[in-house]
Amino acid sequence: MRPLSAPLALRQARQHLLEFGHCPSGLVDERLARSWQRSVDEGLRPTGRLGAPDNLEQHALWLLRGRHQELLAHSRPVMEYLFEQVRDSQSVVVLAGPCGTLVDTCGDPYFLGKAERVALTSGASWHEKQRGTNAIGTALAEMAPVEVQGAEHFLERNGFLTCSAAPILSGTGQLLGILDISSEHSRGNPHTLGLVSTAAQMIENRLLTSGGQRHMRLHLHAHPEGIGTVAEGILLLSGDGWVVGGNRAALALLRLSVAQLGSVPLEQVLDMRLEELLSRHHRRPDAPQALRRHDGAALFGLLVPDRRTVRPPAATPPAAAAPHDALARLDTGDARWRTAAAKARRVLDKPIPLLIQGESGVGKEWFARAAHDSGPRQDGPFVAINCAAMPEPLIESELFGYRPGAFTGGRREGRPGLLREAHGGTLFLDEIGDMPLALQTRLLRVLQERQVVPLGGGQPIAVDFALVCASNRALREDADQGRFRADLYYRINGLTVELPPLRERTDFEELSARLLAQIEPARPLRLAPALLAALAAHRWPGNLRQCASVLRTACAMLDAAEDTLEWHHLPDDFQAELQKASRRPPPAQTGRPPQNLEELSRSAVRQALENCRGNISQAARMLGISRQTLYRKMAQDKTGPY
Ligand SMILES: Nc1ncnc2c1ncn2[C@@H]1O[C@H](COP(=O)(O)OP(=O)(O)OP(=O)(O)O)[C@@H](O)[C@H]1O
Repeated sequence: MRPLSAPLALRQARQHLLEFGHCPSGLVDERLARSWQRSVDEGLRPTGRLGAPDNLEQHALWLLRGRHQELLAHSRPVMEYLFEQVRDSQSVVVLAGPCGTLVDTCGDPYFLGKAERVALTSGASWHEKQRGTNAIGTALAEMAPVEVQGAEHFLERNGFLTCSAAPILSGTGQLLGILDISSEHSRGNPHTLGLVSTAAQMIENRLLTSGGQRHMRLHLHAHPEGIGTVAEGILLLSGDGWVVGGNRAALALLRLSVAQLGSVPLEQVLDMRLEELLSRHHRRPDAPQALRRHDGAALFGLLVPDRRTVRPPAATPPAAAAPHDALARLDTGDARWRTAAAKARRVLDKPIPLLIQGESGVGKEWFARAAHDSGPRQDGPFVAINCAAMPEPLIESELFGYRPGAFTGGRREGRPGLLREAHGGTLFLDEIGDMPLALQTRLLRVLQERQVVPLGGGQPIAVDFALVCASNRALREDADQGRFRADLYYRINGLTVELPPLRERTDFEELSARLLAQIEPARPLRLAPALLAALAAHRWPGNLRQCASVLRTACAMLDAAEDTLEWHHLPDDFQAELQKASRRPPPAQTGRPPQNLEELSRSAVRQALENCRGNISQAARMLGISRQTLYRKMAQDKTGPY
């Protein structure tokens, strides 16, 4: 936190704060004063003991890391690079999620041990509410790079640290995480804050240019040589020429604010329309173009169009041979699922809306996304809206957008709305059955007329998107009983596909193997046959979502040397659920011949599995029964030796 607070001023300010409850002005940096004030207002005491350790449990941390997977993947190489720069200074490089909880650390093992004693370890929260003034929590509160040195930390126990942290923002200004370097106070270096800020920028740029980003990009700099460096501006443009995102450098170069993103067409910031930019790009794709800002300032820009924009209009249609598309990659062999995918494939290049029905957690959203990635609009945006999760007053403005000043509390510049953001791609309306009736009427009009009128009026704007809806309710019944507009039901139901619940799928073995590979891509894992059988026979009320979550927890329980998931790796409550579901008879005793038909059958199953080394399909063939029947039999005998 600059300017550096003199020790005496610091002591005086802190004493005053603790005695009178507020920080005197002029003694310390304003950000520090604000942060100390917040810490006091939270009821924290500088010398007080922290409450019980509040680190996330392993499962919750696992889930959190899963949610921030993309950020983690792009941050890790940068963190390792950063650590190389500070290797000799007893430091740890830390990544926190947007709530201040640490999700990754990289550092000097000796200092890591020391840092762990003050909870600089994955799963711990460094939000100011928990730990008072500290670089991570304060950068989060101030949304700006921050350095906190020694005694500037609110809690005295953290006074041996000097920490520098910078926020990592998305292309639309959302906080994605905080990058931090923490060192022993005595080893602090005046350049660390600059280093962390640059590294945070590198991560932001990686995220903007990674494969997940579907917009056109305009890379900008005041000099052509600056394009491609960490200092370049990156602007995201929608297919119809609106500025929809950008890094901080781009916003600064073009004098735009985050609030303007999504509501400014390109020609309002540069002296050129998108069409001209594109045609120049086609002539010289790799050469930066000379541009002018509206005030006349010179800039250079290199356009990176999405494939959709550069593809010639009459592109050759995808081969009709055996599908190798995104839907095929999700296919693990269940016949009903495969039929649903095959049907969906037939309408992907036609203006026929797809309605996906199925219980909660069967994978409707994944199916929808894969359908989008398998169709001709795969390079356009996939905009998913959960109609049940969005507060009713927000749905309308979020969907349809609004004009500047359309309502109090809206953004001054207005907003294009999600329907327009889906232009050129796919609009996925999840839980459409929960959309309020009044909005159903407006949506129906958009679907009929293929144009949107933003709130507050103005010219209708043409939109073109593929429509995919999903619901776990019987929509037909809702329509019959007036809970859902019948005309909207017929409009969205061009083709209905029903995804089977997990308990009715016949591909549990392959599906669970796929889930394990997704959870631990670098580590070949398997389920012990008895456990596999029990899981395959389970009813799975939460379907694939529940199964993925159980396996994720079980994987977290594995030791590094283990590669097989067993009963004891399962969460306790789920073990109890399984036990209850399958009240199994006592296992057959070994060493004596089978005494009755049931024991005979059990012993045949064990023998077949042993002979086939646990391969379910082979064993089922050998026994002449279906795999489902074999799973059921195995589940009844899950303590068996296989
Ligand atoms: N084909 C698949 N392969 C592997 N995992 C999958 C697949 N489909 C879904 N999943 C897993 O199941 C979870 C739930 O999927 P998804 O969100 O698509 O379900 P849903 O049916 O849309 O749920 P809801 O009705 O509650 O919105 C995913 O997060 C993922 O872990």
